[in-house]
Amino acid sequence: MKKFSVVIAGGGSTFTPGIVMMLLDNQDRFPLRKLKLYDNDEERQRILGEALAILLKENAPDIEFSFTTDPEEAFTDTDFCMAHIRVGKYAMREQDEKIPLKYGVVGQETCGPGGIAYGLRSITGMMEIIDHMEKYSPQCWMLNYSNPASIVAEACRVMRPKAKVLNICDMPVGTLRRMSQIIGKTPKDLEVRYFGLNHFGWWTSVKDKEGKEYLEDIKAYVAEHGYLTQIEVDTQHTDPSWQDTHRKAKDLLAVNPRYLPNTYLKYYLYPDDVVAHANAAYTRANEVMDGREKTVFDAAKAIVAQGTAKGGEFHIDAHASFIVDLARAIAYNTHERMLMIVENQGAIANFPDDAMVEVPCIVGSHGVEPLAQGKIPVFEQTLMYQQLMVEKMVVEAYQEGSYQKLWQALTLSRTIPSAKVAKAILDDLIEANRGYWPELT
Ligand SMILES: NC(=O)c1ccc[n+]([C@@H]2O[C@H](COP(=O)([O-])OP(=O)(O)OC[C@H]3O[C@@H](n4cnc5c(N)ncnc54)[C@H](O)[C@@H]3O)[C@@H](O)[C@H]2O)c1
Ligand SMILES: O=P(O)(O)OC[C@H]1O[C@H](O[C@H]2[C@H](O)[C@@H](O)[C@@H](O)O[C@@H]2CO)[C@H](O)[C@@H](O)[C@@H]1O
Ligand SMILES: [Mn+2]
Repeated sequence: MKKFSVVIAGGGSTFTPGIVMMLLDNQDRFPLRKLKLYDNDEERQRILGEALAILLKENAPDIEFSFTTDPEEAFTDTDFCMAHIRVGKYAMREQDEKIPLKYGVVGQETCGPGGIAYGLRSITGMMEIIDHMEKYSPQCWMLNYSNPASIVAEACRVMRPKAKVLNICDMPVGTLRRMSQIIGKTPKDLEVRYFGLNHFGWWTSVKDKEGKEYLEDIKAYVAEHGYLTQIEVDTQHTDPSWQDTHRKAKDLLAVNPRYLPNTYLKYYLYPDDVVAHANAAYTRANEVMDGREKTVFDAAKAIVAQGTAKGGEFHIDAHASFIVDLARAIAYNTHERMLMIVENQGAIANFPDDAMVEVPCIVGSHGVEPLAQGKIPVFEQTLMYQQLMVEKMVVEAYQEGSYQKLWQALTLSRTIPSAKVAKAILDDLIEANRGYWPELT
């Protein structure tokens, strides 16, 4: 069986140890000969790299492991790049979340003005690593879940249309775990129909392999409990803010009882509730800096100090398991059926062909084939179209260095009440993102 070479771009990510543990747990399905970490922050990555070197030496000594900040070393002789970079890291996520809240507007990682600010930073970082990949390993596939996936995907479509980049999100994967628990199934038992933009979509069908439809059963549960489940399926989501988000699905269903909602719709349909419940002094970025980031880096330091990963605190990140399914689909032409962020091209019949949409796809060695989802109702279509234009105008503003276009993109967002508020937030974000954003005139 062929063995693969993988580079993880964003090696200093809080998700890196969980993904590496998941890769080790799947060596029978996706064997590795080489695993490299690549990051542009040497010090941050080294902390995780040294711990993972011990873990791999003890558990998979045959895999050649290294970590580097040198793009040539990182991207030469690679079959897959698993990318999860965060340009500006948590310090900038905190700004993305707190600046809008100063104006009574949703402050969020990937949605609203925070997501737009993050998107303008991410485009530069993503184009950089795509160019490195194409220069040193032209046959390499990038499995990207660097956010904000919708703006990153649109930037890839416009700026690197030929690049072998697959954009993915694990929110639907996580929610499907919740749905399967609600109906007493496992996620692999279920086949869904879904349409939307990334972090802005709906399930229209959830069937088992015998063809039994569970949409109404799940709706009946969600109408009472949202996506909160008896047994928490996501170790990442025990924090109160995520519990609130899963509970809010109840209200999302109330306003559109036709389909099951993606949790992220709450930022667009109930922005007032989100702001009312927000703590502008302590946002999700703070929770993660005090939680996941601290836990992961403390665990790494402990492994290095003890000289062994045995009994260490690195855990498999279930959310990343679909990355192996995706890599296998490309490597072995498995025709796996997965939600991907792809160019519409008619998959949603009454939505623009050049929109980057999130729909079920068949994935094989050639790439991704979206499955037709038919026509969508006018409520969802109109909401999506407005959000699509925001995302497209952000990428255009990046390319043109246009202040005016970025102001219009913010004004168009459902999360911002007026052009006046949009401009105030924009001027603050420009200051905070000096050195990250292109010059705007
Ligand atoms: N698509 C999804 O559903 C999904 C799920 C979880 C996380 N994510 C995304 O994964 C990414 C990582 O999340 P995290 O919380 O671990 O972030 P993190 O800040 O802990 O790690 C990100 C790493 O990327 C590095 N980096 C930044 N710019 C870079 C560049 N230009 N080149 C190389 N490395 C660079 C940073 O130095 C840092 O080490 C984020 O974009 C996050 O939004 C996406
Ligand atoms: O607030 P964070 O940093 O914990 O999470 C932000 C990300 O949330 C989603 O990913 C979840 C995923 O939905 C869940 O199943 C589990 O795997 O944890 C992930 C991280 O919390 C979302 O899809 C990402 O785009 C966000 O970056
Ligand atoms: Mn996501």
